[in-house]
Amino acid sequence: MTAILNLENVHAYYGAAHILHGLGLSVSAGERVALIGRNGVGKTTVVNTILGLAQMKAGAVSFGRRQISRLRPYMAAKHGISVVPQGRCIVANLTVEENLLLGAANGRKGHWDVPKIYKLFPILQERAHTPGTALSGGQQQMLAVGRALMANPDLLLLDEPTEGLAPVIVDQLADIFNLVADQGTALLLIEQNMSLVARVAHRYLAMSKGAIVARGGVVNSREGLDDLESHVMV
Ligand SMILES: Nc1ncnc2c1ncn2[C@@H]1O[C@H](COP(=O)(O)OP(=O)(O)OP(=O)(O)O)[C@@H](O)[C@H]1O
Repeated sequence: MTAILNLENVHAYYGAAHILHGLGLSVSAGERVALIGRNGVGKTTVVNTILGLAQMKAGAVSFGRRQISRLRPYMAAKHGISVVPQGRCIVANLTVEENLLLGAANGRKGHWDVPKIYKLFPILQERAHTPGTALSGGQQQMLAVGRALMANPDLLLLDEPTEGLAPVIVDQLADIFNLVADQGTALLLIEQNMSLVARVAHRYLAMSKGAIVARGGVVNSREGLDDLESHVMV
């Protein structure tokens, strides 16, 4: 399989704080990869480095055939990378529909448009003209996923997308992530809920102290879950 995302020997910083220590990873076209590890090991910093939000002082990031080591964050969608950020980042003074349209602003043409997102999440159509931040937590997460899909990405970065959500919403999102991946979009899923990881990802990368320390296939069984959980236990 061809790697679409490749990070090699990445050293990333916030100011003087050295967070990623020679991290390497790759994701192939259409692949479903989970990035797991305890709180604070640097998972979000991987996303921030890909998006050009953390300072990379050594190493390389490429997407497709393009070096994106000096990516401007607003250019990511144009290159085919979308993010569902931790905490959702719904824009408060925009309606649900305006938040969705924001996702398409720098994006590409493709399968996803507003009617298709409404078909995926009918509640967003019902609340189309409501301020985005007036939605419940689960609905806001649907909006964040819908907004990311509006850019028609080749790679979707999901940063703890089920944090704080009720199990019924987590189940619904798992089905949606699988559907999106079935249509060919690669997923890099950062997640603390290992049952969700087991339902969605085919492969995992485990982080500790700013580097990848273990990797393997994901098996959706009791033993598979124990293996995944061993990498996130405090
Ligand atoms: N803007 C920042 N400035 C300085 N340090 C930061 C900043 N953001 C995060 N850090 C630090 O970088 C380290 C890695 O944080 P990061 O958010 O990447 O971890 P994480 O694995 O995603 O954890 P979590 O699961 O808690 O989100 C932590 O020690 C954190 O305190």
